[in-house]
Amino acid sequence: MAVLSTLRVEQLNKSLKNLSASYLRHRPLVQRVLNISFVLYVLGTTFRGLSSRPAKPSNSTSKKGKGKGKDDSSGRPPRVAVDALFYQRLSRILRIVIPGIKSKEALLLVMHSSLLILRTAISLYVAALDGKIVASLVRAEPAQFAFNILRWLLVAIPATWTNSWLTFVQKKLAIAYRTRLTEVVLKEYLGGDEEEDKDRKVYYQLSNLDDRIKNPDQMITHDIQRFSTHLAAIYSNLAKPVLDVILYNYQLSQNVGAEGLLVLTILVQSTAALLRRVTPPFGAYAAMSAQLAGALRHTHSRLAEFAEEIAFMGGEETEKMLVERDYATVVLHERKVLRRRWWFGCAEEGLVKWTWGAFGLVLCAIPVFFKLPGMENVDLGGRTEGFVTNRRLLLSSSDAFGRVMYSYKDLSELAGYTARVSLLLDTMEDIKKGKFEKALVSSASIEENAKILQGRGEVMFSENIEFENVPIVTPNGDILVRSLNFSIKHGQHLLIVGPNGCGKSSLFRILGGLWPVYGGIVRKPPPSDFLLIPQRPYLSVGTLRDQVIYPHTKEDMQARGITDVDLLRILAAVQMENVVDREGGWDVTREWRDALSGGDKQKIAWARLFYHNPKYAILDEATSLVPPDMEGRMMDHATELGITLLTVSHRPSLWKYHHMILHYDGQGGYVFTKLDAEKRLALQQEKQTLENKLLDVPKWKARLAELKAIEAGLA
Ligand SMILES: Nc1ncnc2c1ncn2[C@@H]1O[C@H](COP(=O)(O)OP(=O)(O)OP(=O)(O)O)[C@@H](O)[C@H]1O
Repeated sequence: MAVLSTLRVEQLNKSLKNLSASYLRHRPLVQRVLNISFVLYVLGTTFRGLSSRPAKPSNSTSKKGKGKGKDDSSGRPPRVAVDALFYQRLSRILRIVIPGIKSKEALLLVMHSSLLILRTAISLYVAALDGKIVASLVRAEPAQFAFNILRWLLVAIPATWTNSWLTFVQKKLAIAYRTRLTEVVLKEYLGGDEEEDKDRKVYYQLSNLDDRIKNPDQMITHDIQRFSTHLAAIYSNLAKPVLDVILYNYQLSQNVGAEGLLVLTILVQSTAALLRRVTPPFGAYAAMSAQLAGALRHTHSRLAEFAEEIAFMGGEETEKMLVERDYATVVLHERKVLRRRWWFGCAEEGLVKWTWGAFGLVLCAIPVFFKLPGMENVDLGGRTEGFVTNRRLLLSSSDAFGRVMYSYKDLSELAGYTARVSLLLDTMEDIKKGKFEKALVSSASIEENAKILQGRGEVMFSENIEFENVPIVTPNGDILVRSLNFSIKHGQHLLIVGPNGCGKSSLFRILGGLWPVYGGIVRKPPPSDFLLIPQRPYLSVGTLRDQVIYPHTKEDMQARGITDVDLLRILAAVQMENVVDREGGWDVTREWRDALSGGDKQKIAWARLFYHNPKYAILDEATSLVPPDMEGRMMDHATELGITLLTVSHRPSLWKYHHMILHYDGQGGYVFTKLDAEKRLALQQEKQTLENKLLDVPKWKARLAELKAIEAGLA
């Protein structure tokens, strides 16, 4: 029995020896397989880690928002996660910011990549040199030590040069991305150079006809800038660490054996997976931060814009409450993010720096305690050199791996900004196609109204204006007039009257191409043939001349053969020629909104009308602040210039300048007829006289009762 068991042990020993001998024989192959598997594994896990993060329920919006990245009804930011949708959005934006392989951005990326590789190569060299320096110290070789220090100083030159260049190129990339994106967005937002772009008013429709974007100004300035900075950084935060992990670990496996590395990788990856599971949704937080900051800025800009009105009404308390409410929301969110960042930072550092550090030290000790096959016996100096080099490689590698982990956080934030930029691009694209999303009034769901809202009318070009069965519908689906029919010829001035909110200005918005036509046929000249003078005219940033010729430039004006003397004549037509001397000449720049009175602003707007001399003028209470004699003079001058007037005004004094009248009743009905000003005025006067008389009736009745009482007393 004992002999049998001894035989078995011997057999086992023999087969173990054979196995070990065969392993040693094939070890170089095993090492190679392990190294290749490691590279594939790093690339694979990085790719998987970055590409398949499911959205947490708290980050995702309603089904309605799915795929498009819209705000949902609760006002939460668009769905944000590092998922397929993010990559889809990102690849679309990448095509904008890197338009081709020969573009400046592609060149900068190549430069950036080369510098990143150079930096890793330098780090590898420094790791080996560090080991050599310590070894020469341990061996007490002063000449060798001095020589190594010289090499150290020499390598510092390309090392510092590379780092500065990396920062420089990365910042340049961020600016280049931002410029590309801003160009594209502005082209969509304010129109491009092509003729078809000219009549698109995306900037108007974005804020008036659509609810998706509350503050486009913030998106175009702040969010695009943040996106570009993150995108430029993500490349070095991701590509470089991945490359580093591969190169450092390859070098390490040469020094300590691929087997140890395999064990280390398993430990690191399993703990990293654990950390990933508990990572808070930083992308959604970034998107929410941007949205809340935008809302706060919007409240402040409203306060600045309406400062005078608020000051007169003493609305400071209310405004303060609004600002404080928005600020509190921002702070609440930032505090929540800060708390989550705090504990996540602790967990991250504890794991990445300390736990993985301990694993690494054990790995570095392997060649010290065990003789690895194929490795020569080394002295104390050699062992120290190996340990120092391996430790440096390991530190660099764990730092690189840590950065791959951190880059997930960066990537989440990038996903947040990508969602914001995509939302802007998507919404503008929809608007160009005439697709709007706006909360509708309840009456919009009534079957008959819904049918009108789904329809689209035709717009045809004509010198005259004709509306054929055109409904007037507000952007939130309120139907003001079901079917409007009227026509005027060029030269026939039209007066539009009716109660407040009946749709007088809305008609102009359709004429100007700002609102969609939901049905029927609109025949009209192009928007460039119309010029609008509202009650509070717009005054631009620029010189006094710019106010009169807006939106022309001085060069446009000169190209039309118009001089400052002609402009002065135009100003004389509105009795404003003194303003040039008063303000200090044509080239003086002021905040004209504050420098001119309400009436002067209206007169400048009329001067602008005379300068441009369009086919049609839309006058929306445009003379409400000027004296009646001036009003008549301006109307006459416009008629002399051949401008057809489309006027909204409550002043009967203006009737005599118009040929036709469109009278809304405020209940969805209207009358379109010839305007006989004299007859209308006579009727108006008679009506007024009767109304005045009716006011006296109660007094007469009381007197009659008094007289009757006196009479009864006398009897
Ligand atoms: N951007 C918008 N989004 C939603 N509704 C709008 C928008 N602009 C105007 N409206 C609505 O359309 C309706 C008609 O407005 P419109 O400006 O045409 O009135 P109006 O007849 O000119 O009145 P007023 O004499 O008071 O200026 C109003 O109820 C207004 O609230």
